[in-house]
Amino acid sequence: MTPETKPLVAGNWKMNGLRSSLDTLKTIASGAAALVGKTDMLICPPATLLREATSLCSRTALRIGAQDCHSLPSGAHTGEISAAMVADCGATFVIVGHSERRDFQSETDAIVRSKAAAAHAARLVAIVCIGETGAERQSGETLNVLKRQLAHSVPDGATATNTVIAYEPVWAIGTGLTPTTDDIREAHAFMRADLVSRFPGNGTNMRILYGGSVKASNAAELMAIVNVDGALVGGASLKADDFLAIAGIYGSL
Ligand SMILES: O=C(CO)COP(=O)(O)O
Repeated sequence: MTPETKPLVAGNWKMNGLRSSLDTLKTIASGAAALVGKTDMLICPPATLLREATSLCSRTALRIGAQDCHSLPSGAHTGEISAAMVADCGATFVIVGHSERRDFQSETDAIVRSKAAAAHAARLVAIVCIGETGAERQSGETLNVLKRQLAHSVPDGATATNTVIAYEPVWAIGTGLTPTTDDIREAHAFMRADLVSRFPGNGTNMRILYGGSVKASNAAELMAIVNVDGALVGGASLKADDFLAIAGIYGSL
């Protein structure tokens, strides 16, 4: 079984986590051992914890990723972190284009695409986030938004190995709301068809995660949807028990 045909359950800690949170990471890493071969597991802690996290997890099945990277390899960009720096920490994944960055840091599709390309150049797996706002859903624009974001945020060099798509409806993040099963099925089928047509040979196996209010209570229903290849989990990844419960459900299906 190739890595990309297994589900990926990823946790995005966002701007949460001090060194004391490394205990949570240790617990998650211990739990990951039971899911080897069933589901891949990833935690993306804040940049301040990256190096310690990769050291702690080096002999475990838990992978570590960053939450963002700059598009350039180095230079006069105070406060920024390059993809090469992320890789140098021992991390293997990086999230790019999260809706919070698109919103608060005004990141465009072009910026997101260049960050994903930088991640690829540094041999990192890029998790490219896309998703419609509540207003876009209300006006029936969801699939058009996904088409545009896929076309302009995913670089040409994307493969099933170096890229993961994360569909996160903006209005579902941190709200307890999720789209209906039918709406998620429609969105994921649409993204799959788009990826297959643009990336023949890779689009079929490129993982498409669902994110937005994923919890242990809805994980089974979400994972049962065709073309949902895992989850990007925010709030519920901050507690080891909650995250392990979600990963256990994905690993059992
Ligand atoms: O934004 C998210 C993950 O990147 C989802 O966050 P929640 O799981 O807290 O809704």
